Amino acid sequence: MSDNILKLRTEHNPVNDPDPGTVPDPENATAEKPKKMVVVDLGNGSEVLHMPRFISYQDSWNYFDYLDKNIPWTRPTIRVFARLHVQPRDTCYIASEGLTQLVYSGHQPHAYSWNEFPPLKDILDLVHRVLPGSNFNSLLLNRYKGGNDYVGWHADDEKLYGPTPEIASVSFGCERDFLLKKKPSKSAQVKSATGNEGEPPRKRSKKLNNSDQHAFLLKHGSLLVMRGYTQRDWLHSVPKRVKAESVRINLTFRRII
Ligand SMILES: O=C(O)CCC(=O)C(=O)O
Ligand SMILES: [Fe+2]
Repeated sequence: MSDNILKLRTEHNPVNDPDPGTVPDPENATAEKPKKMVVVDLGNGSEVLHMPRFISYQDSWNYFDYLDKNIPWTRPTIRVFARLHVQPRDTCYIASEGLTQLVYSGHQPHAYSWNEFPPLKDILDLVHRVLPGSNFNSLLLNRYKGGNDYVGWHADDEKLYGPTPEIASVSFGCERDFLLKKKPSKSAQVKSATGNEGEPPRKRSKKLNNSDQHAFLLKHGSLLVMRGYTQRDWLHSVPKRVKAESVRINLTFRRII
C-alpha cells in the first residue's frame, strides 16, 4: 500500500462525519474542532474515557482496510479454566523490542515489530496526542468477523502492565457493545462461596447495582480508555450479538513496565 493512501487527517470531515452537537465557528471555519470526550468515574480510582469520534469516518475506513488485509491474523488455542479453546476472534500482537513477553491464557503470542506496520505507528501517535503523558509500547489487535465472535468477561490485569494500567482501545468497522461490570468484592466472594446468606451463590452473584455495570457502544473510529484501578476492580467484555453481521477491528494499546 502506498504511503499516500494512508496520509490520514485527524480533523473533522463535515461531509462524511456530520456532528450536529458542535456549532461551527464562523470566524475561523478551518479551526480544528475540539472532539467530545466523555469521562466516566467508576469510583475508587477507576475511570473510563470515551471519545466516539476520535478518528474521522474516512480515515477509519482506510485504516480498517489496511489492517484487514495486512495484519497476519491468527486464531490461537488458549486455555480457559484448564480447558483448551480456539479463541473466538482473530488476534495479532505488536511490541517494542526488549520487553517482557506477554503470556495470557497459557498462550504466548509472537511479538511483531511496529516497523512492519507503519499505519499502526500513526494511530499510536494520534492516541499519544489525546492522552498526554501516555507512552504505550505494545498492542493487542482483535478482529471480530461477525456477531458470533466475542471476548468474554476478563480483566487485563497481567503483572507486566503494573497495578494501574492505562489501556487505550480504538475501534473500526462494525459497532459492538462494550460492557463493564464490577468484580464481586472479596468479602462478597467469600459469602457467595459459602452460601451463608441463604441464597444460591450463582443467583446472588448476578445482582449488580446500576452503578456496578456500564455499557458503551464502540463505533467506527472511536476511542475508549480504561485507567486507574479499572483492571483490578472491574471486568469487561464484548458479547456475542446476533445482529452484528460485519467485521470489527479493535486495537488495544498497553504499556509494559
Ligand atoms: O474488542 C474490544 O473492544 C476489547 C478487547 C479486549 O478487551 C482485549 O483485547 O483485551
Ligand atoms: Fe481486555
